[in-house]
Amino acid sequence: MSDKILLNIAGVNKRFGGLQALTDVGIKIMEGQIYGLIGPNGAGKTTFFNVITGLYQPDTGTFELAGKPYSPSAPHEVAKAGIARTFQNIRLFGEMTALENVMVGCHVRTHQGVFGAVFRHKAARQEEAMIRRRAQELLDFVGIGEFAKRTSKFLSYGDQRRLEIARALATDPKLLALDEPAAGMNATEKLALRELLVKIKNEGKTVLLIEHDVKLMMGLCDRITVLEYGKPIAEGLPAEIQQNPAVIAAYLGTAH
Ligand SMILES: Nc1ncnc2c1ncn2[C@@H]1O[C@H](COP(=O)(O)OP(=O)(O)OP(=O)(O)O)[C@@H](O)[C@H]1O
Repeated sequence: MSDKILLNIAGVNKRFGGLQALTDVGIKIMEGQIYGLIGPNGAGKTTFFNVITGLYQPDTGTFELAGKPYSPSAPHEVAKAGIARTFQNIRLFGEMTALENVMVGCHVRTHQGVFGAVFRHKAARQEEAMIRRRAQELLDFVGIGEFAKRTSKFLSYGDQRRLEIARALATDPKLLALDEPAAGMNATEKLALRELLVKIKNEGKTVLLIEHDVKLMMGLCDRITVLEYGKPIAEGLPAEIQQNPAVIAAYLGTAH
């Protein structure tokens, strides 16, 4: 882990009509960290995620990635800035193969435009071959290389989640943002996911994740922020978070 700040967000407020969904929320993630965002249902985790990744417009807030201000005004701008994300509900191109899904992610970073693709210039063909190789590498990396040609909707649930991560990695992001990657997974799949996230971290990537499985988060994250009713109530090492009276009260006060 380095001592460089990768993502620095401060003063985010977001209101939906009469509901103040986020109040002065900030986050500081160092390069190479696995950073967790937790909190009871309705705490504002997804809203904050959606703001960071350009899906919701914040009312206020400052946003910096790798020392440069970025504007979370639209998802494609955020992707260009270097943040890739997955969603709570799997969003793959179900009719495409696993390989094709990852190739779509790779295209975010390629140079040949529509003209090149249509006329199949030599450069475009070479780039296509390179993308294919890179996509296969990523499938191998997340552990589903053997299913490259399988239509993605026929993959198991856990493998679809892996495929989403491979597709996000294909954009070569500075930050990988995962929204509840373990949702719906059984214990074996969760264990495998944990191993994959450690592997991603060991490759030098920085990861931000929202997850309901607090036990998984405690064992995995370098630091954690806890939200309750749209406000940050604690930030720190997992061991500190676990002992924090406000966090314990927030969780005991809900169905968790
Ligand atoms: N598009 C929206 N319009 C209006 N209210 C919204 C919208 N999105 C979220 N909210 C409200 O904002 C609050 C925070 O919701 P959010 O989904 O961010 O919480 P969460 O911590 O992600 O919850 P969960 O763990 O259940 O996914 C909730 O009261 C929710 O009803």
